Amino acid sequence: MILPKLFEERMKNLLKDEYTYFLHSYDQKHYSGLRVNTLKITPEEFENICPFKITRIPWIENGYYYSGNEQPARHPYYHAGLYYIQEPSAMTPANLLPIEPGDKVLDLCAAPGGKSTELAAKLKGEGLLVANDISNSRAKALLKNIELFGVPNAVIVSETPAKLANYFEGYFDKILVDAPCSGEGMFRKSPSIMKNWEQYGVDYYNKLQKEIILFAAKMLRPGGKMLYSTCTFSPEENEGTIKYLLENCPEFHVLNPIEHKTNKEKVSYEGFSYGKPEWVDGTEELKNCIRLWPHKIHGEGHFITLLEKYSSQEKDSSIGKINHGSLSGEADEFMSHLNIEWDPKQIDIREDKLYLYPKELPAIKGLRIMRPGLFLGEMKKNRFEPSQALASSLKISEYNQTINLSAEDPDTIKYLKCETIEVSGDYKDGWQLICVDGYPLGWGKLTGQTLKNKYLPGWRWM
Ligand SMILES: C[S@@+](CC[C@H](N)C(=O)[O-])C[C@H]1O[C@@H](n2cnc3c(N)ncnc32)[C@H](O)[C@@H]1O
Repeated sequence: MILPKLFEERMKNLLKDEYTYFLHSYDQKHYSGLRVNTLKITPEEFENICPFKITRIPWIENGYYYSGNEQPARHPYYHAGLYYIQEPSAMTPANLLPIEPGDKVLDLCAAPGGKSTELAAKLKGEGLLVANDISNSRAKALLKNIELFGVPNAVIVSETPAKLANYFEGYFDKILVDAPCSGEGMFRKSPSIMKNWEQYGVDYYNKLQKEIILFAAKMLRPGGKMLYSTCTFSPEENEGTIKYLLENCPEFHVLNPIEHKTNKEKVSYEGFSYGKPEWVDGTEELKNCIRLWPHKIHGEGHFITLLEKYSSQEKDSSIGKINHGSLSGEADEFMSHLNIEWDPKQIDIREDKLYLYPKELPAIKGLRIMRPGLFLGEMKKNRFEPSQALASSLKISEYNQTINLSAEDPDTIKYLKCETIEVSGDYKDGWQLICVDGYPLGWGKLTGQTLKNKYLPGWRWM
């Protein structure tokens, strides 16, 4: 692989004797990974039904390598939201941010949602995830992935960090800042990034990172934890940004994320490296940062830092609630088939659309919101149409009219292609939840033997 000359010189200066090993890693293939969605299935259950060959990623409990010849994105289980295709090192930031169910979590640079989907899985449906990306077009991909994963308690926002900080000062328990960066760690996987690196360089991104991390710091509650990550090697964007934060916000300190990890039994951190304070003339505590190098692990380059904000007096973080509506009769009838009890106070109707808000939802009026909670469905010509997002968020046992197909059944692909299906069997007319091997894919409306396909056209199998 031909690398930019300036990049080679910089890395040689930094790595010295190690440089040859580093360079050699560019002659090797990159690793492909997938991460199991533990909101829907356990890793053990997935291993039992997985149709392609996978091997465990040593440091990620629910992460697997698959061979580059496989196409896991072209399997019905992908459309059932059972896994996310993600580069193995990129799984690490969300894995090392210690999330507890019930936490209020912000993913500030979230699109397309690789890390948000894992943060949501760790919340187990309890608490709140605010997933934000400044780019509206990228936030649309984020929305799709959150919905495909079946996340019930996420709010999707597309705002600047500055504006969010005005709303959420001291609010979040945990924050992930997966910062925009020069992407040096991804040259092997996506060589086109080298052009971007040559065009913008390290300083452009470093300026952005310094701005973003200070706004993030403002939104963390005292005692809360924040994880900063990049997929680049440059000291300026990594230890340098953290040094800048520590100088400007002395209430922060750097933690060793591996020491703060619970349930470490199933994982191994062999090949992980630590931060280099000497590269930025920084303090000893930068040694707690984590560096992933492609010549030391089976994954690409990454940088990870876990930070804690010293707790002072606990702040009252209840910053207002939105007013809630109540259900209409038609929607009520549909809901009677659901075996779930929702608090009616969490249900809101806006312009014929029904949402289930997270319990913890703060006042967000005025922000550019892509999704204020779980979109349940909408009234169309006095009829209630359940949403794709609702189907994705359900377990098969949570709706009492289901048609369960197998992954091999040709009707499964026909369904994912939005075609009408003829069914045989004893099913009731009305809304049916269509599943593959017990995992929901979407809705269909049955009249007699004919199933009108209600799979979301934008998600259609191509
Ligand atoms: C490394 S990517 C995030 C990847 C994502 N966390 C994931 O795992 O799928 C960085 C993101 O930061 C966003 N971004 C760029 N400038 C930003 C800014 N000033 N504030 C917030 N986000 C920004 C980009 O749109 C991009 O989606």
